[in-house]
Amino acid sequence: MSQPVIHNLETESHVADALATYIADLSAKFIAANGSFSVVLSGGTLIDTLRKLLEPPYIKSIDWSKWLIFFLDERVVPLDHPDSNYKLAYDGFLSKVPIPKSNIYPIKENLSPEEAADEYEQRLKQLVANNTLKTSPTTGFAKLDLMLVGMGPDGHVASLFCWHFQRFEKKKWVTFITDSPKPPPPRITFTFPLINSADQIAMVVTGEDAADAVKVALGEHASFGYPLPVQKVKPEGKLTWFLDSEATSGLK
Ligand SMILES: O=C(O)[C@H](O)[C@@H](O)[C@H](O)[C@H](O)COP(=O)(O)O
Repeated sequence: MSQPVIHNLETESHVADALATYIADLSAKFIAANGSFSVVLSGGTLIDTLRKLLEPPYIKSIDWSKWLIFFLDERVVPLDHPDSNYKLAYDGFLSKVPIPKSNIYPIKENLSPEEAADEYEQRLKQLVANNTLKTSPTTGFAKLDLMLVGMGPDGHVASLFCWHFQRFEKKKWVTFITDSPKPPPPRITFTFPLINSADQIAMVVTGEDAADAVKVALGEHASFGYPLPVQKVKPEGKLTWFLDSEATSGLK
């Protein structure tokens, strides 16, 4: 992994602006190179932070028809349930851009968490097999173009939490958790080997709730002690942080 790029921005609105420019540039670059752009969404505040993409110039300049959308983690609830990350993303972003419905990959409904994770992993493997997605030559896992990753106040990313074994998974691409400390408890999640096979990862972290974990991850003692899940985000491609001044308040 190359050195992470860290954008220290003033407000959440500056983060939203910088993130929109970064995503639009990557979209143009990946579509020119491969004819598609695979994007992985987190839940949480990230979806609202994508709002500037819904405005000019991006809404018109991006070739939305080439986007493929995946979910970094998902709550195992129906897709129209208020807890669903798909619903959050659909209502706040996906319904407002012309991405073909067939390019959006929500989890399958009415499965157990374990079945839903296995099914999602199989679908990713099929997309690799038919060359819709690339493979990392180093890890053999799918190589998604861009993962947009949020972080919880405890330093979790996706549904990979501090004291839960899923963070150590080495073989599976997608796993499940039935006792997530952040409700709701049943979820599926990308694993670290899949996350870290990404070409580009944006860590999008705003608000003072994140300050303690940002201090641990990016402060002078970052290499001491037991790493938070966010410290395991080390893509073979490039990692770019987007932070506002509240999130970095512990570093000053
Ligand atoms: O299912 C979820 O809730 C998420 O995907 C989760 O990993 C989220 O990204 C972080 O908890 C940050 O959430 P906030 O941005 O709301 O702090």
